[in-house]
Amino acid sequence: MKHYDAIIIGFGKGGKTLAGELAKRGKKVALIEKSNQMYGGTCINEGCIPSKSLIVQADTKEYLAAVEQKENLITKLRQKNYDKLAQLDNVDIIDGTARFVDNYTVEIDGQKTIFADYIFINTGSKSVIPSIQGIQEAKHIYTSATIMKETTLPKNLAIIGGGYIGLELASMYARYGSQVTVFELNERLVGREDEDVALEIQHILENQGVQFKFKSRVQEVSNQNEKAVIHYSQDETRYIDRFDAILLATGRSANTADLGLENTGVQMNERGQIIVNEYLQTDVPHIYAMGDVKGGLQFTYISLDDYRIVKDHLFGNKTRTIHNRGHIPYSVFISPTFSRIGLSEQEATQQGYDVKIAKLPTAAIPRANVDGKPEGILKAIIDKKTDAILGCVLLCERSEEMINFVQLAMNQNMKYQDIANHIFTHPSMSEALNDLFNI
Ligand SMILES: Cc1cc2nc3c(=O)[nH]c(=O)nc-3n(C[C@H](O)[C@H](O)[C@H](O)COP(=O)(O)OP(=O)(O)OC[C@H]3O[C@@H](n4cnc5c(N)ncnc54)[C@H](O)[C@@H]3O)c2cc1C
Ligand SMILES: NC(=O)c1ccc[n+]([C@@H]2O[C@H](COP(=O)([O-])OP(=O)(O)OC[C@H]3O[C@@H](n4cnc5c(N)ncnc54)[C@H](O)[C@@H]3O)[C@@H](O)[C@H]2O)c1
Repeated sequence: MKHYDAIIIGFGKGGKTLAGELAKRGKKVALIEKSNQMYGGTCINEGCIPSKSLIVQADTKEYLAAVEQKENLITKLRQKNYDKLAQLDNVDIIDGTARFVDNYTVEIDGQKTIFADYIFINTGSKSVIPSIQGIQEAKHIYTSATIMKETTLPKNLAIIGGGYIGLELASMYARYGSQVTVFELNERLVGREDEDVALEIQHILENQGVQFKFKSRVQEVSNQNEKAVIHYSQDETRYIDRFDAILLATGRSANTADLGLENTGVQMNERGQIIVNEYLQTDVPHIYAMGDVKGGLQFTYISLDDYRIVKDHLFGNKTRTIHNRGHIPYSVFISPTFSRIGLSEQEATQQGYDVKIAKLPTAAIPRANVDGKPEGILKAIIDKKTDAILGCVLLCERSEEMINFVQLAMNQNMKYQDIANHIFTHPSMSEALNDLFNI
């Protein structure tokens, strides 16, 4: 049985970065990945990169050409990710599904067994398949991973779930020309955002042709003449609609089922996510978990920051933890992009802050007009007592870049006046922050 200094299970962002770091420090590393189509992990092969590639091409390309370009891109990136680690003498990339035998030993595809002093679980997450009658047998049912591989644009697309994935793909498919209907259990979109923001997002997507069915519960899916049929209820009334394809976007669950964790001391919560302490150690101190598999925020940059925490815990002064990451923004790549950081107005009020609210329509930004993209709003939540920035929402083109500036300001404890008086280039989208914070 071969011994390694470290075994990393899963080729995700945190794990692959850690593999390179450990190898650089002279450690012998085994990186186990269950699919040779997943080198580089979800982000590169099934998540961020393919979705953003299709999204940015939506206004300029036919669907098939865009899918081909996306496939070329991810094939290139997958190979690059593989080569980067495979070329290192200290790293063995092992193809196969890893399963724990005990706290130190891992079996690959039930055949090869290896052991290590440290083990890092970075197995990510997968689409939840909701318990809807017929869902396992019906045809034309997709997850985000499978639908983006299809070369034919669905003329009529149903999306079950109006969260991040649902909205990004609704906006994208609508812009390629699909007739998109989103079925959402809740009475409105993005429940954790303020109502004015959620309504603005809804309005923008409706203008792109997306239809929403709120408070709708899908009870059954079936097939009829090559169509996928959705049986759903709204306010006790039952309806039936037919589509070319149904996309399931009802959340993602941790990939822990086939890890054999019952053979270890690693504990999971009721949602099957691995329980970790602030340094990402599981209940077995030499086994760590990084990225989506431990629950919490599911973003590539969180998995990367998990790597930084683990590195600091192993080789640094152990000051980085999951509690001192600073404010974490996120962006949803509808068109225009929706970005958010910190507290919403509602959350700030519930937490007892006396708030000042600043709002600016995107149409007031010179650059947005130059670009012909005037839809959206910007909103800032300020603490009246301290002038601190509590939160910010940017619903405008390039907000995925702008929000990082607001993040830096918040992490540096700047006052809102610092942004109001900052010199930005012109004509840029960022200069809108001068006006937004000029209250
Ligand atoms: C459609 C979509 C769009 C997204 N867009 C964004 C975005 O724009 N920005 C953003 O930050 N995040 C986005 N995300 C989320 C992001 O992709 C994830 O948060 C991130 O990839 C999680 O990385 P990870 O390190 O946890 O592991 P992953 O990248 O998920 O890697 C886990 C790897 O482990 C392998 N594996 C699983 N079980 C085993 C096993 N037993 N043995 C061996 N290997 C195993 C898997 O095959 C996989 O390759 C998106 C996700 C989706 C689905
Ligand atoms: N831009 C980004 O960074 C980005 C993009 C896409 C995904 N992601 C990551 O992927 C994760 C998963 O995304 P997601 O959209 O699948 O999950 P989500 O949790 O964001 O949204 C799921 C939605 O489905 C609804 N829902 C659940 N069950 C339902 C049912 N049976 N019928 C109808 N509606 C139902 C929920 O009310 C919710 O609105 C996100 O949390 C995010 O971290 C990130």
